[in-house]
Amino acid sequence: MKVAIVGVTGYSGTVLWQLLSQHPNVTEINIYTTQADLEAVAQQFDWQTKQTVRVLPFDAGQIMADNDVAFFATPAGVTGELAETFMANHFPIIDLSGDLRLQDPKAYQKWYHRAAEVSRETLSYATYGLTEFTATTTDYIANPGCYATATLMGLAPLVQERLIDLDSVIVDAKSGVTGAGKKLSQATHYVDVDENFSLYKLNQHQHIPEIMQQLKQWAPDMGPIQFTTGLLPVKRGLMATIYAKVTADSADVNEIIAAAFQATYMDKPFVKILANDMPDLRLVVGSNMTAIGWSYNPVTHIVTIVSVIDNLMKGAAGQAVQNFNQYFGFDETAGLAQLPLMI
Ligand SMILES: NC(=O)C1=CN([C@@H]2O[C@H](COP(=O)(O)OP(=O)(O)OC[C@H]3O[C@@H](n4cnc5c(N)ncnc54)[C@H](OP(=O)(O)O)[C@@H]3O)[C@@H](O)[C@H]2O)C=CC1
Ligand SMILES: CC(=O)N[C@@H](CCC(=O)OP(=O)(O)O)C(=O)O
Repeated sequence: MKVAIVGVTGYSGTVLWQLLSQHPNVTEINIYTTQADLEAVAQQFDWQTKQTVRVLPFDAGQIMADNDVAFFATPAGVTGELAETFMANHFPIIDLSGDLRLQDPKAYQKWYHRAAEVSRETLSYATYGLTEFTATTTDYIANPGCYATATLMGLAPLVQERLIDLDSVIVDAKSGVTGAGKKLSQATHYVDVDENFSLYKLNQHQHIPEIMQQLKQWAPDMGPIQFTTGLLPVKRGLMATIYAKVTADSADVNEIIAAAFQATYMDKPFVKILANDMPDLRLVVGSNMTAIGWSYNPVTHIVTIVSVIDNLMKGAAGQAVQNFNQYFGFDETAGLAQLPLMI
C-alpha cells in the first residue's frame, strides 16, 4: 500500500509518519509539502524504515497517480482547499483537520470563522471517523478532533442508553501544548505555559458543534453541553472530565453504568475502562488508548466520567491510522501496537 502524507512537518504529521513507517501493510510513504524545503524535510525523515520514503512538492495529480490514499495533517482551511481535487476524483483521503467534520457549512463558518471550502453535497459523502462507532467508511474520512474524541468516548454509553439527563452535561477538558500545533503563539510560549494553567476559547471552541452533531445522532433530543478547555503545561495528553445528572434512581445505578460501559467497549482493543480508579495522562501518552474511569455520587446523583487520550495518537494520528485500517480492511490494530511511555 502506497500512502501520501501532506503536512508531515507538523506535530500530528510527524506522529503519522512514525506510525505508517511501522505499519505492516504500508510499502511506500510519499511526503508532499506545500511550503517546506524539500531537502530539509528529506533529511528530517531520512531514518531507517523498511519503506521507501520520497519527499516531493505538493501536486494533486501526482499524489493520486502514485498513491492509494492521502493523509492531510494540515490546518483547517488549508485541507479544504488542497483536498478539493481529490474529492472531485473520489480519491480516498483521511483528513485530520476540522474541514470535513461538520455537515452544515453554516456551522463551519460560525465556529471556524471562515467560509467552508467544501460543499454541503461533498460533506454528505464524508464519514465522521470516530472509529469505535463507525459502521461504514466512505472515501472521505473526517478524523475527529482530539477533545471531541475524548468527550464522545466518555459520554457514548450513557447517552446511547439514556442513563443521564440529556440537558445536564458539563465538560471540563484540558490538553497538552502539542494540541495547539507547532506554530508559536503568545499562549503557547514556554514562559506562558510552564508552571501555569489557563483556560481558552470558553464557550467558543470549534469542537462544540462537532460533539453536538454526533451526540444528536445518538440521541436526537440531546440538549446543549457546557464545554471548557484548558492548556496543561505538558507536551502530550488530554483529559476530559465530564459531569452529568443520572436519571436512574435505584440502588443498582453503579451496576447499570458499569454494564453500559462494558457493553459498549468490551470488544474494542483501544479502550480501557477502569473499574474503581481514575485514569491519568501517563496511562495513555504514547499509545492509541482511550482510558475511561467514572464515579457516581449518590448524594448529588451526578456521575463524573474521566476520559484520557494522547492528543497526537487517539486524538489525531493514531485514530487516522485506525481509520486507514478500517477503510482498507486491515487488522484494526495494525501499526498501532505502541504501549504508553509510562515514565
Ligand atoms: N495537534 C493535535 O493534537 C491535533 C491536531 N489536529 C488537526 O490536525 C491538523 C494538523 O495539526 P498539527 O500537527 O497540530 O499542526 P501543525 O501546525 O503542527 O502542522 C501543520 C503542518 O501543515 C502544513 N501546512 C501547510 N500549509 C500550512 C499553512 N498555511 N500554515 C501552517 N501549516 C501548513 C505544514 O507542513 P509541511 O510544511 O510539511 O507541508 C505544517 O507543518 C490540524 O488541522 C489540526 O487542527 C487534530 C487533532 C489533534
Ligand atoms: C491545545 C490546543 O490549542 N488544542 C487545539 C486542538 C485543535 C484540534 O484538535 O484540532 P482540530 O480543530 O482540527 O480538531 C484547540 O483547542 O483548538
